[in-house]
Amino acid sequence: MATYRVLVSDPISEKGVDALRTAPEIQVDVNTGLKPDELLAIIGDYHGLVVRSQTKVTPEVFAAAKNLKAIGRAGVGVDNIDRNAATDHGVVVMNTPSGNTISTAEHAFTLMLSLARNIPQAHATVIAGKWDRKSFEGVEMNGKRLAILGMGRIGTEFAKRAQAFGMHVVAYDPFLTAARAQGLKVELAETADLALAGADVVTLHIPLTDETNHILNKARLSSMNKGALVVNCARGGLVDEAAAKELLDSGHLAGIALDVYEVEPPPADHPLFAAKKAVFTPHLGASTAEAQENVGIEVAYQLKDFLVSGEIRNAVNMPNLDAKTLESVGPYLNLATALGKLLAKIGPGQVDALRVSYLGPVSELDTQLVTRTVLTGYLSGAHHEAQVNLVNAPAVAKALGLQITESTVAIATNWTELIEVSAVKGGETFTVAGTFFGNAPRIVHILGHNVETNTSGQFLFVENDDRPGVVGLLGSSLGTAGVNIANMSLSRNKSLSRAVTVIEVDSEPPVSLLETLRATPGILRVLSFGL
Ligand SMILES: NC(=O)c1ccc[n+]([C@@H]2O[C@H](COP(=O)([O-])OP(=O)(O)OC[C@H]3O[C@@H](n4cnc5c(N)ncnc54)[C@H](O)[C@@H]3O)[C@@H](O)[C@H]2O)c1
Ligand SMILES: O=C(O)CC[C@@H](O)C(=O)O
Repeated sequence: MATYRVLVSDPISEKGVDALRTAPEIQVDVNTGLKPDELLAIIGDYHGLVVRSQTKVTPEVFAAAKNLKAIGRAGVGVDNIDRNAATDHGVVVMNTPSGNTISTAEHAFTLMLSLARNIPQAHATVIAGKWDRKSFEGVEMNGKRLAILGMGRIGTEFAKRAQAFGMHVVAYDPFLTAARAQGLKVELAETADLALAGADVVTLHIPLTDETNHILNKARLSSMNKGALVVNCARGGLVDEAAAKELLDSGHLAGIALDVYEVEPPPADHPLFAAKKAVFTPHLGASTAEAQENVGIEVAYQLKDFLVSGEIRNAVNMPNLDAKTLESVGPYLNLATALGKLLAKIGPGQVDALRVSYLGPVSELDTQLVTRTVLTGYLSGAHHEAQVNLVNAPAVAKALGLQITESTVAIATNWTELIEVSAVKGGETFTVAGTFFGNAPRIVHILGHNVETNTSGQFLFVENDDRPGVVGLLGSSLGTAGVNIANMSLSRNKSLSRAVTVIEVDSEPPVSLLETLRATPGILRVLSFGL
């Protein structure tokens, strides 16, 4: 019986679809070429969505996608998916970053060589019955200065091929270190401007963002050598097409090769199509049998593993949680959820900040993920309207103005290890903490009291003046109401003359009992909640 429905809305390899179909928990529908309103009409039925670049996953789609948990992008660029909307709606977005690297590097390299040797133009004349050996004199790539913007996966592969062709490679990438540049035998440019000045060829391998939009603008293109060639197999919008046209017309640029366009598909009368020395392909970088099989299979397994077992690989809007990490942090995540929920139940409302401290061996884990889990527990425990999950918890907290801080201490003094969660409000701190007894997670501290209780179940929390008779009253009242006590933890704070009782009960106490207890002199606070 399928539990999750997955829509494949762009063509992916048959092997990818088959990989999804092998999971009995998943029902797959392949429905490609949907118009935006057709997608809106059906997306509410699906828990998973698989796309390439054609499907535009807009905020409207997310608003209609009430059951959507994850989107798998069979490819690298996720610019067809509104990431902010995905995060706000708690939807994990995963891509398949490496499956099409080689194919795309090879395509970009092919574009460069075709451009240098006028391959498409020469081909057209031969098949038109002409034998023109004069019009198509090319240029060698050997010895030319090549600027690569973006030395990630594809840029690096391009560089290796260019070196084999005897090109001098200058690379700019904000994350390229001098040591790595040296290892790759490329000249490291400190800025894009420095990489481009005096270059004979430029190739782009960067994502399209607000910052990189029109990164190849008129000034940078003009700083290249006269006769320079431009290759873009990354994303349209990186090249200012109007500026490129101007510089091609003036003769400063010799040629341009594009696989991607500011608008896709580009209009038939695109101004650059008139350029004499140019090569255009319709976004074919990843279109090889190998790349499509790689990304199709990868995306299928990633989506399946997420839906069925909660593993998160290659997510672009949250930390990853692979099977190994899931195994090591799993028990801590349960404790973290309980602590977050508990603090939301017993702490004050409208707090300014949440502090999570990890003491002992737990401090060596991927605490980022555990903190997200605490926050998710806290926000869901506080009954926020938004459906809070690991993906959107930080965004929900930010919108609420709730500050999150995290600290780690290698050695815990009173416990082997401890997770402490504190809510801070107006300078006052409200803390709960938990640890493990063997493999069992336990809550060991509540608002200044040392207790010992379970992390899940139904609880009655009572704060009272420290005087005789209260425990007896609680026991007899619960007994009379037919509520069985599973566990009871008492803690007194002598200096405050206060006591706290945490009772784990087998069923929810009736409201009338809670009201009676609240009206009892000496009983200061009574809360009933589930964790
Ligand atoms: N044409 C196609 O079919 C096709 C196929 C695959 C990928 N792509 C596109 O190629 C691009 C690169 O893919 P990748 O797998 O190499 O990604 P990647 O993440 O491995 O590399 C991108 C690199 O760009 C760098 N970068 C970011 N901003 C920069 C800036 N302002 N200047 C210089 N460098 C900057 C990053 O630091 C990173 O190293 C992406 O936009 C992707 O969508 C296109
Ligand atoms: O799906 C495609 O063919 C395009 C993929 C490519 O643009 C990517 O970013 O991975």
